[in-house]
Amino acid sequence: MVMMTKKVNIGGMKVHTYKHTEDFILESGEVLPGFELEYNTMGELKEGVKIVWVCHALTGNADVKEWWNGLFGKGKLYNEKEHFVICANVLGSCYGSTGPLSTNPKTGKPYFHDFPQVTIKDIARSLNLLRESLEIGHIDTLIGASLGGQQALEWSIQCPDLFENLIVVASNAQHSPWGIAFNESQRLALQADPTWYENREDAGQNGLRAARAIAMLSYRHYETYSQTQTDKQEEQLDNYKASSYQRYQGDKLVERFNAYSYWVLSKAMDAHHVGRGRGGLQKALKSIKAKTLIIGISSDVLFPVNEQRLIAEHIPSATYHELESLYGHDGFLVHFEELKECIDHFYYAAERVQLQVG
Ligand SMILES: CC(=O)SCCNC(=O)CCNC(=O)[C@H](O)C(C)(C)COP(=O)(O)OP(=O)(O)OC[C@H]1O[C@@H](n2cnc3c(N)ncnc32)[C@H](O)[C@@H]1OP(=O)(O)O
Ligand SMILES: N[C@@H](CCO)C(=O)O
Repeated sequence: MVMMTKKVNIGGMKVHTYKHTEDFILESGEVLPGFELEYNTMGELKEGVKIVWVCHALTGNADVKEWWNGLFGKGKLYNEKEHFVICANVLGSCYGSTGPLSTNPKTGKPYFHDFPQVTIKDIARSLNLLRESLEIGHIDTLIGASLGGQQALEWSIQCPDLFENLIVVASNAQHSPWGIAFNESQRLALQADPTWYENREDAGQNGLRAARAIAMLSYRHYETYSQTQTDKQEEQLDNYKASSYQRYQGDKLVERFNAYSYWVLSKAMDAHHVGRGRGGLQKALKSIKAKTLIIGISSDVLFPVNEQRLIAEHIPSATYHELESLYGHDGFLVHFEELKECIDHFYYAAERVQLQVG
């Protein structure tokens, strides 16, 4: 087993790097001459602990204790006493794994715009290579939301015998025309920034700012804005709260992300279709063997609940839970108590079935 620990981060997760030194042939036919995945772990990989693998969302990262702190950490649903938790920064992203700002071995310079298209299938295959390198033969729970849920679904189809439980939150089996339209609008914002075409690390920052502002409309809801961004003064003619909120959220993403990775991962999201090359979506979902919990968020306009119901309908051993929320898609980042409750219930029900069968 090769587990190279580089450091322990502020939240206490260990940070490691997996190096894949062979050519990695992508779904597009293009070849990545090797890649690295930076991944974080919590707990010890030892006998008796349950392995929980987390797949992160679009601009997320491997530090689950940071963005899912209500579910992961000391005394939480997933804790270091009972679990070994692992999450890898995805291929194409900008938090340590190989992405557009990594050096292209062919040129000795960053890939920038030459970074090849990666798909969710490629990302899942790269995660599986990391898994093999760690000699992990069985995973108790695979969990992901949004783009993370897309990876989790895809991986459970690629490796149906690997996972005991699968938990997919606010995601889909095929990215919708609506979702693609949102992503394309955001990419148009990147392209409208003249610096986007320059090969430099900070290219497209203004475009990225606008892209995030557009994205926020799909991550929140009319009600979220009404409740938090309504101005008090009737005579106001400009400088609305909602405007400054949009700008602030754009600035915040620019500080922690880059336009190239945003482009690459939004394209990966668009191309997500578990049925591709497998005789269709229903057939693909049917092949999932894990006990599955699908969670939808009632106000999610980006991954609406009908998409969640569709997934649950076609996975043989799936249950569906709908989380009541006015928050919208990003509800998966705030409703920890409700998430914990329905996940707990899911495990409890699965155990009871096991006992009855046994
Ligand atoms: C799964 C993933 O991978 S997620 C992607 C990675 N994301 C992250 O790492 C961060 C995760 N966190 C988040 O996305 C969000 O903070 C959430 C969804 C968890 C919670 O959001 P909320 O706290 O409800 O509010 P939201 O983030 O929308 O806005 C709060 C921020 O906007 C600021 N703000 C609110 N209203 C305004 C306004 N009118 N004008 C300017 N700023 C404003 C607040 O001061 C606050 O600033 P801060 O973030 O610097 O503290
Ligand atoms: N807030 C999430 C939304 C997409 O799931 C992110 O930035 O990744």
